[in-house]
Amino acid sequence: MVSSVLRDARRIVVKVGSSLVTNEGRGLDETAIGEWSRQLAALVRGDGGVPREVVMVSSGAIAEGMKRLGWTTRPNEVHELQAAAAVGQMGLAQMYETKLREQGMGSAQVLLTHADLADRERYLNARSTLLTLLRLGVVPVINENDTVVNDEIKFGDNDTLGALVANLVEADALIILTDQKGLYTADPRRDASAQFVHEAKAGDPALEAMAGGAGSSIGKGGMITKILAAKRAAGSGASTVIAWGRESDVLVRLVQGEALGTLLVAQTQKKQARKQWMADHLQLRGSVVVDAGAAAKVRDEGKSLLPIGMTAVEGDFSRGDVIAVRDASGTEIARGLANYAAAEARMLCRKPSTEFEKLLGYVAEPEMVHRDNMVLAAS
Ligand SMILES: Nc1ncnc2c1ncn2[C@@H]1O[C@H](COP(=O)(O)OP(=O)(O)O)[C@@H](O)[C@H]1O
Ligand SMILES: N[C@@H](CCC(=O)OP(=O)(O)O)C(=O)O
Repeated sequence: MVSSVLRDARRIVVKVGSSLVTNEGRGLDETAIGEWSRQLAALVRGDGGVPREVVMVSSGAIAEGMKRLGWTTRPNEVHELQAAAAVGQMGLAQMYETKLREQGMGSAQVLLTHADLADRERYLNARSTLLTLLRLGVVPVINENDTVVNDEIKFGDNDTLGALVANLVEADALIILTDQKGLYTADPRRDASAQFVHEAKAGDPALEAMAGGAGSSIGKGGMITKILAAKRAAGSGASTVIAWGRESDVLVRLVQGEALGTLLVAQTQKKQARKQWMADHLQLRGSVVVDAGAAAKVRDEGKSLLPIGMTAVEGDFSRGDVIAVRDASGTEIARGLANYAAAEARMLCRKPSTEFEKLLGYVAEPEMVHRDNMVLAAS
């Protein structure tokens, strides 16, 4: 069976869980990480098809740290878990760096918390960094920044982080690699009669009833966090596949369109989803008024808004806040995320990007609102 969802995906987030990465806690699985790295490189190069952009979200820091510290049982104390994560993350990053470099690929370590992505300025910063890395052909390898969080480390759930990253970079697909072939109607470790689920709608409440908690002592989230991650990823239009991480050539075969694992299909188109997200979640903090030339570029050509076309700034907003873009008559033509705070934007009105550094002392982006972060008003 061939599925077009993964075959057509250009930007993909791949998430691997602790039990796979560390061979159920025995230590970093060099062979497995080497295998995924080989496949990631093939995807980025576009071997036998089109080049893809890939982001890796990898767990395993705590499990590896415990091994390095000689701990055989998982500590209950949060700060000990955090210490283990800090120790293990060194090995994790080093292993991905080595294996990706062997494939001729650059890699980058990115540590994030859920709170980083809830804060709009940090959200924009993380997004710009990741998109820049992708443009450079480097594979970002992401994990939770366990040192600075409490709640998340107790639950140890990188499935949610994978979905948040898929939302952040507007991925077309999220691939969750785990120690099962995919989703069954019940936990196959506990119920021998469980049936395999090939495809379903992401967000279907019936799936939540099928999914249980983690199967091993190493994995923490279990299937329920994967189902909820698929629902969250679908919010920005990304479909999810849950597949077995040790299946040979799993990533390569998935992007060739082979129906491996469980496909949870997003019900909303990416563009529609983004529009919805802007409409639902974001409060308008201010606006910029633009001249006729800029209004035409934004409204008719779908271009980003450059400060040179701005004539006035209204309200008091910060970088990452949602602002309206208005034409000279005050009509809203679009809304989107501001790259500069109101005070800075006032200084940038009518100025070319070559002058930003002189005026502000730094340059965030050449655009005031990037078209990827903008939704046009219905005309
Ligand atoms: N309906 C289900 N289908 C498949 N696996 C399930 C289901 N319910 C619970 N599980 C359990 O979830 C486990 C995978 O989650 P987890 O151990 O957290 O892995 P990871 O470290 O990959 O995130 C499986 O090994 C399995 O025992
Ligand atoms: N961020 C931590 C915990 C993440 C975690 O356990 O997630 P997962 O194994 O994907 O359910 C780590 O790297 O160990």
